[in-house]
Amino acid sequence: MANFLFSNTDTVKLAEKYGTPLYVVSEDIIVERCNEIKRDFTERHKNTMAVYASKAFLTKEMARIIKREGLGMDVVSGGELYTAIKVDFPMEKIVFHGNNKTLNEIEMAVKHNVGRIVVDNFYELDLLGKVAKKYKKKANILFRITPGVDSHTHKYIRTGQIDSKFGIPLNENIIHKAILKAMELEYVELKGFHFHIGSQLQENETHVKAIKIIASLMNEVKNDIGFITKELNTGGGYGIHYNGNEHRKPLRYFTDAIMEELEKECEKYNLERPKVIIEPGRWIVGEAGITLYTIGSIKNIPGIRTYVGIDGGMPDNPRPSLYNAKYEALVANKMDEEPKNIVTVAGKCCESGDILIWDLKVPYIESGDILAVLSTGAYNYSMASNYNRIPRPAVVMVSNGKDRLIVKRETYDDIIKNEI
Ligand SMILES: Cc1ncc(COP(=O)(O)O)c(C=O)c1O
Ligand SMILES: N[C@@H](CCCC[NH3+])C(=O)O
Repeated sequence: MANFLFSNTDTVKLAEKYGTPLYVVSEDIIVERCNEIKRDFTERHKNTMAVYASKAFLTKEMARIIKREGLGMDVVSGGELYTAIKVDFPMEKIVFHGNNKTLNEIEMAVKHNVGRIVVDNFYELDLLGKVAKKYKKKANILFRITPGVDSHTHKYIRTGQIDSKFGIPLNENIIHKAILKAMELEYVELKGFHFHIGSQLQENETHVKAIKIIASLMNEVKNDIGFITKELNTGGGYGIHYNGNEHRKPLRYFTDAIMEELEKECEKYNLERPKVIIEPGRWIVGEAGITLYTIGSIKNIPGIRTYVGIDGGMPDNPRPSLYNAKYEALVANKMDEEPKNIVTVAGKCCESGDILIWDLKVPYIESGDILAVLSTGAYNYSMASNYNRIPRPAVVMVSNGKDRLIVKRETYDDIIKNEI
């Protein structure tokens, strides 16, 4: 019987060894993506930097891999920053985001000298000015700008439109005021701008539109108030393959378009091209992860549907119920059997909406079979919950036939450990 191999590792044996549900992450794929980024972006264009958006998937081991591969890291909370600190991640390569950073988080970032703080609003600029002064530490910042472009993606993961909770709106008066305020702050240095327009994007056109808009802003603030943009962080958002009509494009599909447009616009306005930063998350880790489940109950409603119950669901992967996300999956222990039946893969939560895959073509399926859901590397482990008091699965890293545990499976005692 043929089993599904992932990074040359037998997934059925992994399920036996570590139990299910189980997140399996391929170090080989992560390294392959990092190499593509270095070859096709940071080494191809001078004055650039690539940072991994750690909200997609972060553990200490992941931070160590990103550190070893030489990328920087985008963090969006004290918890993500703490993880980076714990593995001695070079703080100058950290970009700290967030639309409502707390005082504690700002203090943590300033004290640890993080490379860039992306300031989202006036409240934060004020707070940061005070904190940096208190500790007599210089904070290098970028302003997050909402460029007013609409990306074609699920509305919950669209962030570029003017009506967004993120960033400073593209309004001349507001931006001028923010720049002048930053210039007054003794311990704050404004380096430039940032935009992030959405996630799981299939086309590069929204990035190109945003570049045009930001270049025009760069020109305007240079002429009006003498501010020179030294850095431009263009965010992430590059899509991956989940099912039939969604694909991962080569990095250059996005980055060449960004660089070409920026060079062109800078030439037009006679501006020096700023340092360009990219922040992919999903593109690096999404296809590097799979989740293994054991099939339990099988319920056939004659003439209507067959529900196949798995030992996980929305607590380990909330994306289908949140975004109506679609996934592909395989029966890992029956790779040589032809898929011929359509089933619905149901999670074990007390929610009718906890359906992982509505229509999946599978071979003859039995209780005890192992289901491998693909492309679960991004925004699964990082968004997992303990809903219904279900412990979070373990995470195993695989690389060329070898496996190692990087996160232990939670226990029931872990679930109640903070309860008084
Ligand atoms: C500021 C910022 N940068 C980078 C990312 C990474 O996004 P993605 O995983 O889609 O590449 C996000 C999340 O969408 C983000 O909000
Ligand atoms: N969590 C979202 C992406 C959000 C991106 C964060 N800015 C997803 O799973 O698609």
